[in-house]
Amino acid sequence: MSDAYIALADGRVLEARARAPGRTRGELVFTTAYTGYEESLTDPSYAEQILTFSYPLIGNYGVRSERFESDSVQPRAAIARELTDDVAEWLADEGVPAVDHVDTREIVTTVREEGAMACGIAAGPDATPEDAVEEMEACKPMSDHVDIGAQVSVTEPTVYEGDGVADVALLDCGAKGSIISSLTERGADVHVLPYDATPEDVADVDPDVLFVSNGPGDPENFVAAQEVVDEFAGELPMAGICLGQQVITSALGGSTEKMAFGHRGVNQPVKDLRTDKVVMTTQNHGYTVDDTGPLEVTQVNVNDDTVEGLDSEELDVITRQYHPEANPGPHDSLGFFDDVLDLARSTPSVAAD
Ligand SMILES: NC(=O)CC[C@H](N)C(=O)O
Repeated sequence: MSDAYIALADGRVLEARARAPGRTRGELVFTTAYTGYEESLTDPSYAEQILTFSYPLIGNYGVRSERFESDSVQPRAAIARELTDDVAEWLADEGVPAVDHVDTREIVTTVREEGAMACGIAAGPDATPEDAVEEMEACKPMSDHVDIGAQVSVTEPTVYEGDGVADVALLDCGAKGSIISSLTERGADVHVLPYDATPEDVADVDPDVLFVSNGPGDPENFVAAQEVVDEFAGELPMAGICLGQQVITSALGGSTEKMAFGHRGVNQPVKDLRTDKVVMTTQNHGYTVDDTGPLEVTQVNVNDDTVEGLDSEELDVITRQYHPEANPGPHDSLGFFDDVLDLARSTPSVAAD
């Protein structure tokens, strides 16, 4: 007999096995990543989502906190064909429901055909299908989570020291730890600021570059971050990853749109239009830039032609839709962080102007 239920917005309820008990709801998405479950499950970009792993066995090399991208599990629940005891126990300890023994091929096919959708989960000895449906019906669309940044951002400025090579002001919209360490490893001092920092807070840091991080939810809801970008456009070099690309583009006069089911995985091919080279990238996003405003498209997704990289020599902006920090995933695009440091070093800082 089943002790877990997954309710989908299309009316179906799937039976599963409870691996970590609880009831919850979220936007149902899938990742095709076959490795990196520790990083994915701690990536703040997954807040308010239920993460399905298409790879059938998750947890086969244990759980090590040094691989974590933040200090808690971020998706609201996890679904896999088979979760090992290590992962199940970790998720149970964190209070995050997890289920397995379900046909994840069916879930992936459904999300591909019908799009990311509301989902409810009920798992544990007393769980009923009705509980899962009740959760699913209470699930809000992602864009209704207007203050999602508050769930994932630092509340106080925090400095991570490198070697004083450059000062980076990083707007923490839900930053992955490896984005910060990719900058400190290259010598930058990273001043992590809350997602709702003001232009004055940024000016106080006197940065060489403004960096807008990855993060969960709808980029149009990151209003304060867009105001900061708008304020410093043309004065301060800027860089962004994923949500950061979306926020910077919107603030500069472009726009974003929601994709049907997004890109989540570690083998998304990206072509650089200047060199014609293709690299494999890690991705985790459900929105995309549709109008690039004043920014030039430098990289595109080989599968669907969506915008992967934007530059502006005039405004000193470089952004990426994918995750060059590669945790998890291929290291092909780590050079992005060298480019960010070059940008920081090439231009006088705001206060020096
Ligand atoms: N990883 C991210 O930064 C995700 C950005 C945004 N929340 C999206 O889904 O598109």
